[in-house]
Amino acid sequence: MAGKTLFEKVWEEHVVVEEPGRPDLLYIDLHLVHEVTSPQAFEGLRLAGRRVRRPDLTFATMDHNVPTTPRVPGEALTSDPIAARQMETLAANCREFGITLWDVFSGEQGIVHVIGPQLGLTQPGKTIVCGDSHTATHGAFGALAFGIGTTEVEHVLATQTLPQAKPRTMEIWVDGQLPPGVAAKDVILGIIGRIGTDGATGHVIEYRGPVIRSLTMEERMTICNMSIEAGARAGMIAPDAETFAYLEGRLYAPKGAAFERAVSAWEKLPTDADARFDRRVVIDVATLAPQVTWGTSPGMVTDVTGRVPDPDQLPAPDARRAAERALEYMGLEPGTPIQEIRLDRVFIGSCTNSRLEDLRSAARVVRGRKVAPGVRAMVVPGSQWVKHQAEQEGLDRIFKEAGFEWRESGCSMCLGMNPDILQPGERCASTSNRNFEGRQGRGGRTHLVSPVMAAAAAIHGHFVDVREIDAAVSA
Ligand SMILES: CC(C)[C@H](C(=O)O)[C@@H](O)C(=O)O
Ligand code: SF4
Repeated sequence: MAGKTLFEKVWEEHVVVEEPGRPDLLYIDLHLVHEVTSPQAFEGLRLAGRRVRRPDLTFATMDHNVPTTPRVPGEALTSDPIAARQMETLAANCREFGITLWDVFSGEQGIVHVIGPQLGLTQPGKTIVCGDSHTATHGAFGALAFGIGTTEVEHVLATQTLPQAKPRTMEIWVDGQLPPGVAAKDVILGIIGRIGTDGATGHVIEYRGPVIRSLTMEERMTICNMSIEAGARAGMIAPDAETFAYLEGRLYAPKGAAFERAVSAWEKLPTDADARFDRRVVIDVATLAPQVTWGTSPGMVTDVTGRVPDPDQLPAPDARRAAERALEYMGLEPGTPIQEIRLDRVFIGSCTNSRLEDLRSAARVVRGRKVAPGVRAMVVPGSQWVKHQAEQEGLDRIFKEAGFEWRESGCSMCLGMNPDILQPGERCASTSNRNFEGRQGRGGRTHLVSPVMAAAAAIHGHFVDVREIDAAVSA
């Protein structure tokens, strides 16, 4: 019998009911909850007179619609009645159903996909769900983590299980060595540019190969985070010594002998040498350049040294029309060098790139320089913990002295659900994961880039090739 993939091992370990012709029923080890996709789920439970089956496996935070301006206890947090109601409702639901909540005043508050790993809740081999499409982030630890809809949130709250059709498997082998100045974000943007936004539909991706093994946990999270932008159900990376070292000592990680036992079990998770994937893609990053999106989907991406494409030169009529429409929305002319695109705003944040290493790398570019006149730039740490750590290291001073705004944690300008939005027509270099029309505010124009590319763009007022501006950024 052929060996098993990481995904198959985790899946099989969690099937509680298997019937021919029906989706498997999976046991869920960790359920993360945020304010936007949970209110109706809790309401459903109440109407049915049910309790939460495992409040001890369910954790909640507020992230999407929290303002990122200073938080003063006792003062109204937001003037937006919908946001206020969602936050109050989450707090009331967590009290009623006995669920741990990290609210805006908690030192653990942050973007749900940043705090799960940080608290050690995210662990290899677990099944993890959240009513949020970027749940794949947690797959960086060798967990099977995927986003679910609000009715599924209710199902998991009530039963701690979820019916799921088994996805197919896809291996993305990342070969070569990452060149200086080229980040994990460029790797995933490059992959999506190559396979397309539906390139992994129906599949769970396992990212493998020497480049993946060389990445830190935070870089692995950046890659897994955007699996959904390639259409995948989830993205996973096999756990290794890097994973175990990251987890050891974290609040919810097993301790002492229990940790040793957990590591022995986690070591058995990686894909067997003779396992087979349904599909296989090989990407070599040796010549990969920093990436910049020019359109309104993450697959509309090119090298920083490239130009805005000419739709007329695209062979497929569908792609041509999509590119034409995207360029119109983006206010860009075909053939424009990417480095001539001028920016109004820069956003460093989101569950893709708001962790400590992201802020450190951006700060290395910013140190001793100034944000270009006319550019408004902001840094939004992914969690209160990240913010605190960054302040301990003096990163906040580097950003503020350069003219960046330094904010409280949340999803912020990743999506227009809170006061941090673009004005119509404004153009933004953003470290987030989606550049859809209106994503950062109606009429706003988003270019996805890595943290160092965003930092360099803030300083110059237009995109620049971060490999050329300073040897320090390559460190
Ligand atoms: C609001 C939420 C449901 C949504 C998601 O599922 O991803 C958001 O986090 C996003 O990134 O678009
Ligand atoms: S930071 Fe952005 S992508 Fe991540 S959960 Fe929040 S809104 Fe979604």
